[in-house]
Amino acid sequence: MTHFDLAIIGTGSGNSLVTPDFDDKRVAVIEEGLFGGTCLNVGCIPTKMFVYAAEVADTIRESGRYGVDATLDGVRWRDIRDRVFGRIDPIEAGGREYRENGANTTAYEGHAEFVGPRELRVQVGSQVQEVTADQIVIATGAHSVVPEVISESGVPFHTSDTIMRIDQLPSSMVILGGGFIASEFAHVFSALGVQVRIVNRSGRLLRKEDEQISEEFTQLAIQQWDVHLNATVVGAKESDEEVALELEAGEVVSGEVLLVATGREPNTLSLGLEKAGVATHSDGRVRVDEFGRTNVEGVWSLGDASSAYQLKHVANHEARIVAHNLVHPDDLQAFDHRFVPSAVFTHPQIASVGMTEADAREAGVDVTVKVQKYGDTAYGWAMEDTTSIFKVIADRRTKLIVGAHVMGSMASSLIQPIIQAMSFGQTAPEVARGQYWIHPALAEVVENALLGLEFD
Ligand SMILES: Cc1cc2nc3c(=O)[nH]c(=O)nc-3n(C[C@H](O)[C@H](O)[C@H](O)COP(=O)(O)OP(=O)(O)OC[C@H]3O[C@@H](n4cnc5c(N)ncnc54)[C@H](O)[C@@H]3O)c2cc1C
Ligand SMILES: NC(=O)c1ccc[n+]([C@@H]2O[C@H](COP(=O)([O-])OP(=O)(O)OC[C@H]3O[C@@H](n4cnc5c(N)ncnc54)[C@H](O)[C@@H]3O)[C@@H](O)[C@H]2O)c1
Repeated sequence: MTHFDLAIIGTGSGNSLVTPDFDDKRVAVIEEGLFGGTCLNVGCIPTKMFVYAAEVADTIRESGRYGVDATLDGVRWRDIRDRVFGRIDPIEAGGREYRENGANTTAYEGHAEFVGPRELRVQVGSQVQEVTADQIVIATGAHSVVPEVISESGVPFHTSDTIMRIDQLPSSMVILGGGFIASEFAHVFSALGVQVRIVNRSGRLLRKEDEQISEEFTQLAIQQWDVHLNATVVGAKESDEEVALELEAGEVVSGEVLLVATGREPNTLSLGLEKAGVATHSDGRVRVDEFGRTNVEGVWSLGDASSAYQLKHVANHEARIVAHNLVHPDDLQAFDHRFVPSAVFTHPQIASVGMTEADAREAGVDVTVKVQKYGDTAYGWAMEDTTSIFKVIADRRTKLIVGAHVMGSMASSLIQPIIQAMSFGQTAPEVARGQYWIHPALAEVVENALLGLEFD
């Protein structure tokens, strides 16, 4: 049994808890998979590197509308893939080595589970190591959920963990799901020349977004991909080197490859939480208070394992707060989940922060809304844009912005002044007229959206 000041389970955002405050302390870092976790290895970073390549391909295809004739001669999938992982894999290896050789860290490369409140059992290869610690942080992330109709059918399938490493592009791909992961990979693979067929259980893609955004995005998706909505899968078969999904309505949707993107669940089931007495929500997330504390003294949690938001910037924020709280028990800081933004790097890009219009109305906000078309600004003319919108929602009474929802080029960057305004309590007129907006930059879309809000 080895005792530590701190034991961290999971090296995603958990890895950043080893701050200089622990320089003269002993820290156990436990990881059963890849060092750096989901975002680095199989999440945000590789996906966006693929998205960038997809956007280059789309730019070439669409260049004719600007009078520039170009043709896409081909897509070298293995080169695209190897550019991505040629950068990422060495970072993973470096992170592992750094923890293995750290002056104050001991790396355990195996699966951890609790055997008592601050006591862990780590299976490293065939050996079991016992670890105790004054404080333990559960930063175990989440994993893809695969519906039984697929997992029990025996058909081959990919999840986001494996699809980016395939050796060759398939001619066609069926994507099950209509959320973040489905929408991003539909964009990547279709831009690279794969015929994409989406099978989605609900009637709209990205249905948690503002209704207008979700509706308009779904319409654009139908123009780009073969989209099956309100589709329940009742069976799956493999035939003629294709995977075929049988839908309740009798239709069959087939493709060379199946990608399952039906949500992610926290990695808490095989953690022995019951042995430590750590409480969870009904969806499996560890229960934490606003400081990241579980109900068991000295046990903390952060990121996808416990958060209501499965987003890297949230996991990182929570890690910064927990890192502080671990060493400042008398000066605890609280998580700030007031204005959590997100972006979906699909085509067109989507970004959002705050309440949807429906949420705001339901919450009794005296709503004023402006939907600014990119196409009605100078940069939008340059882009020949006809579909992109920047929707901003404010409270007529306080003039504070309560939400923004964007669909179009650079949405994830354009939305940032709104996140800033909401975070610092600036009113819409202050943001619109209290600063210069560079002319004729795309940011004028934001300025015009704010100026279009009507206040009494
Ligand atoms: C395809 C994809 C794309 C994404 N894109 C974005 C994006 O663009 N922007 C964004 O904000 N978010 C994105 N996300 C979400 C983001 O990746 C996660 O929210 C974030 O990585 C969660 O970080 P974490 O530290 O909580 O968990 P993770 O990074 O998942 O780390 C948890 C670690 O714990 C390890 N572990 C689990 N259980 C145990 C155990 N019992 N013992 C030992 N080790 C264990 C795991 O192996 C893992 O390495 C994406 C996710 C996916 C899947
Ligand atoms: N750009 C980003 O920030 C980014 C990118 C990818 C993933 N993520 C994070 O990862 C999370 C997981 O992504 P995701 O796309 O897997 O989940 P999601 O929650 O975004 O979407 C899940 C989709 O699967 C469908 N679904 C669920 N169960 C189903 C079933 N049994 N049969 C058919 N369809 C089913 C849902 O209707 C929904 O369309 C996201 O919610 C997000 O927080 C973030």
